[in-house]
Amino acid sequence: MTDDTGDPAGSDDETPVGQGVDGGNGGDSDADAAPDDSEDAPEDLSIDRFHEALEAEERPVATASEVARRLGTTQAAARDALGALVDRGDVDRLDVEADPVVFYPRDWGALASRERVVVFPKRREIVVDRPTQYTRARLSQFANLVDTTGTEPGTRGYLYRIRQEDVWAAPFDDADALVGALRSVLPCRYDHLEEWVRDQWRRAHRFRLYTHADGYVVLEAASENLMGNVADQHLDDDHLRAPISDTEAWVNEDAVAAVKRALYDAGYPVEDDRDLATGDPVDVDLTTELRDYQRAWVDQFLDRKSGVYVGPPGSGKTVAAIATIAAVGGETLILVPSRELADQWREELLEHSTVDPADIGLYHGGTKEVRPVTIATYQIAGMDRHRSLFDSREWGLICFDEAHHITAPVYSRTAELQSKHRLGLSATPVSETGSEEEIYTLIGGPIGADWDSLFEAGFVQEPEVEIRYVPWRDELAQSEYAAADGRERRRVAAENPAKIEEIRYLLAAHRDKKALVFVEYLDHGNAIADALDAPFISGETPHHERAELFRRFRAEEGDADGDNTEETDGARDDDLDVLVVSRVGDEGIDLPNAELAVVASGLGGSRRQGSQRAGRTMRPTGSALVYVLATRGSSEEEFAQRQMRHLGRKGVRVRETNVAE
Ligand SMILES: Nc1ncnc2c1ncn2[C@@H]1O[C@H](COP(=O)(O)OP(=O)(O)OP(=O)(O)O)[C@@H](O)[C@H]1O
Repeated sequence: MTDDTGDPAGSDDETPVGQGVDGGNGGDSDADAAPDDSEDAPEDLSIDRFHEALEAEERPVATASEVARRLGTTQAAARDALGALVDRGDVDRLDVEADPVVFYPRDWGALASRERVVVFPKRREIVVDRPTQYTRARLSQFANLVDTTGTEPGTRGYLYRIRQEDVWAAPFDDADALVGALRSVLPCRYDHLEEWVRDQWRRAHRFRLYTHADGYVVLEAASENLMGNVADQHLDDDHLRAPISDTEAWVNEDAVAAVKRALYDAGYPVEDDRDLATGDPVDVDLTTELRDYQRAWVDQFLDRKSGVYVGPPGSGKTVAAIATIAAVGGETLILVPSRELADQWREELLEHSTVDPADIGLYHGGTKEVRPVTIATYQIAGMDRHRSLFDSREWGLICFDEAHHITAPVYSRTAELQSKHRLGLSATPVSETGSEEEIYTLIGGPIGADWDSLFEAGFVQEPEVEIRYVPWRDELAQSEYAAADGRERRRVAAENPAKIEEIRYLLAAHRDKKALVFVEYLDHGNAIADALDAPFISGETPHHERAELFRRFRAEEGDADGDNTEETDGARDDDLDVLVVSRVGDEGIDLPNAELAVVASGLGGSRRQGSQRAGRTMRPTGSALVYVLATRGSSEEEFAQRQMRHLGRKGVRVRETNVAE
């Protein structure tokens, strides 16, 4: 059995192999390459010295006289030395029409125009500079994007890692097709890596659940040995009722989820080929045309009968889910984290399908309707009193919106719902609570996790995220921070009064944009709302008031016909351009016209929140900007960086700026 817990950091004795040359940027010789008197024999010119000379010139190319000046030698000697480097293959020369020949390191030539793929086979890591869209789409099928470096689009390096679960979930028909895809992006063949990939692939196809002609569930192992040594070791009488043959066993209907989880943990994800209930029929047809990638998601789901659509906010998961409801054609239970989202789901269902409004039921604190398509909150669904929700109808599909929000009681119900089609939606595959395995074993594997290609296809605007480090307003505030500790300390940093000035500045700089200002603390929210003369939505704001404020924020400016730019002083509609929002506004509220988000406090939160907040503005309309304010010299700096690194891994561009004192 291949153990796969290897921490890549451990194996750094490995040298990269690839088609690019590592740009040696020296660093150990003279710090500055200004002319000096050292009588370096020019023929000793090393590629590192040449790099230093270029750096000193602040240009990517240099003439022989410039190099000579930097090295303190004659032009002829420099030319000879450069000639030697050209002969060695380190440097290229370009004859520019009007005289001087320029020189540049050879690997830069490749770097400037082509992607460069460097593979660390033992760590199973792949670093790609300037990847093409093809490479990114390919890699996203079997590797995990761990990090992106560089802040400008042209200089981005992408770090991918192939984890076992990536291979398990790779969307290919067989191992040859997967290895073919791997070879199509790597510069050469890596036998060990391919072997490991094949081994992982095999593991994911060793156990299968299927429905016997007589209706019961069977676990089938690829060999007697696996049944005897793996299944029997990890499963017990609660899981399996009786053996059927050396490679097959009769599974306890209630234990389907537990069997999948136990074997997943043992490193053998189970293929689920059972016939699933389609439930009582419901009449829903899609009225919106799907985009290609949405159709691919739905097809993949229908093929697997379960799975999680993973895409950035605004990428059309809800619409793809409605298409899935229509395709499965059975009564559907939709679970969502909040009442606002329940209302929003209802509207989207009506907008994108032919569903009869009378067939949609809402089930939450306010109303308790169970209809052919029922939308309930996780909170209610998790309560014992409302257990009947799950079996009061023959559901064919259970849809988990914001799947990372599923609560423990709902998880345990989900384990009982293994006979239904199960669809999750998530903008955040990374879970801090370690529930990734749960999501994938109880609901299903990820479908469509490639964010970059969505950004590039233009369906989701790539936000520019900027962390702005704000200084303390005065020494008093700073010493208050130094004297406080724990939570109080965090609060003092969060409420740094200088942030209010910064928010004013940012809003003024983007006067034409609809803006959301996020805060963590009520006092802070009130202070900012007062200063900006904007409404503040917190947990204390009644539902109807919230809905009204969101409506006004969504309203288009000056709704009348056309571009009447005339000032009508005071006669403007009641639409809002700025909303201050506490944590309640954090979750999937549909504010598609938010073009600017300022995260004023709340940097102690989870990575999830970081991406949700950026997600708020990742909508297909307008240009989206996210500013995160962090008090300089406080723990917020680190939090901000950590959250944004998470976004960086998702391919989102992050910039950092110091606000002047
Ligand atoms: N195929 C499509 N054609 C036209 N519009 C679409 C399509 N798919 C989605 N949209 C629109 O794009 C917007 C975002 O879609 P949707 O709400 O499905 O995204 P989402 O991924 O569920 O977002 P969130 O994660 O915030 O819930 C909506 O206004 C929706 O109407």
